[in-house]
This record gives sequence, structure tokens and C-alpha cells, in this order.
Amino acid sequence: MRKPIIVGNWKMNKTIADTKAFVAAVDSACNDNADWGIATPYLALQAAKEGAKNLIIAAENCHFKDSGAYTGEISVEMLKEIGIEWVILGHSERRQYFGETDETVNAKMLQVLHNDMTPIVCVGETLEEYEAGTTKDVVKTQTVAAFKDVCPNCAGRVVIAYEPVWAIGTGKTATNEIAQDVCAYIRSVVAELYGQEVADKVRIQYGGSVKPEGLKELLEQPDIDGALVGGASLVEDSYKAMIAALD
Ligand SMILES: O=C(CO)COP(=O)(O)O
Repeated sequence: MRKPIIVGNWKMNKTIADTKAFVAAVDSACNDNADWGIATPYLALQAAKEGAKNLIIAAENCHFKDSGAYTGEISVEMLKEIGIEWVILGHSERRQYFGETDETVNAKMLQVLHNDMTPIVCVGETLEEYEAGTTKDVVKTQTVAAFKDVCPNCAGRVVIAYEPVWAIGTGKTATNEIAQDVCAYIRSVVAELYGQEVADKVRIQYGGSVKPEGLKELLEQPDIDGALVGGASLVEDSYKAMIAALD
């Protein structure tokens, strides 16, 4: 039985002060029916971590090297020093705007896993790819590339987020049927790589305009084990409404 995992991806939103207030308001409301988390900008991670007893605190990115001449980057050692053990990797906004590729996502996966941290690796097709009917080819390519050289022991603890790019921040959600179909397919790709036992352990989230009202039904889909939530995770009341939806 896979425990649901709901993570808010704050993207480039909220100051340290905003973050402290949010964590103070939401952390104690978390229940045991899911793992609850937020991914914050780097600067707010320490404050979030200090205030959180229940919430998982995740970074939104990291670098794939230990250290060196990489201006503006953050290493996993720096994240671990402040107690961060979760990292979102390969979000479509990083692929689209910051040159993230399947190769860099894979290098980051290996770096994160080798440092005993947990990646939430994002895959998903653009609107053009969706309309061309190539969704499954795209997510397969991204998934296989992300897991290159990942050992079976490590693979089982990876979280995959299926986020159709056309559903991010647009108010358009994939129907539960579409999301389930693609998440089941992603699980079958993991099974091809590692066998069914590992595939059954991997938690797969859906992301793209998730709202508190739709959360329960989304999680009733057999291959959807959680959500990666943008906009609806930024407001205390709507985050709490998601928690309440799973009570
Ligand atoms: O990109 C997302 C989460 O990573 C989804 O964002 P929205 O929930 O705002 O569509």
C-alpha cells in the first residue's frame, strides 16, 4: 500500500517571512493520511525546516556536482547541512526556461540518490506533444532517461510527478481518466526497467491545476499516489482544504 504524498511547489513565490507564517499556520494541521510537503525557494528552506514538525520541506532544484565553479548554483551538501532531504528535479519550467535536459535531470537524480536524499522527478508532455498523440512516447523517454544508472534499491524510493505542461497554471486539468492512464503507463515503464516489485513501490503524483475539491477523487485512481500542487498550495486555507479533503 503506497502512502499518498502531496507536495506544494511554490516556484518563485513567498519571502522568508511569508514562509514562516505559512508553516506556523499549516504544519500542525497535517494528518497521517498522506505525506504533506512544500517545496520552497532556496532562501526560505531553512526557515521552513525550522518551523516544520510534520511538513516535508523540499528544494525545487539542485546541482549535480559536489562543488565548484558553478555560479548561482546550490549543492546537495548545502541542502543537507540545513536538513533538506527532498528535491524536485526536472520540473517543466526548468526544462523550458533554464535549459534542463534529460541528461542533467539524470545527473541530478544520481547525485540526490547517492546522497541518500529523495528526488521528485517531473515528466510530462507539452500541448503540442499532447495534440500530436505522443504523450506516452514523451513520458517514456523522460522516465527512462531519468532512471539511467539508478540502481534498483534506489529506484524504489523515487517519487515521479506526471505533469502535463498544458495543465500547469492554466486551470485545465487532465481528466482523472487521462491522468490515471498516463500514470499507469509510467508505472509499466518502471516495471520494464526494474520489475513489478520496484514499480509497485514507486509513488507517482499527478500535477497540473490540482485543487482541493478534486483531490480525493484524483487519489482514488489506482496508479495516482499523490499530487504536486502549484497555485493551490500557496494559500494557507486552500492547503488546509487539501488536508481536510483527505480526513
Ligand atoms: O507545476 C505545478 C506543480 O509543480 C502545477 O502548478 P499548478 O497547480 O499551479 O497548475
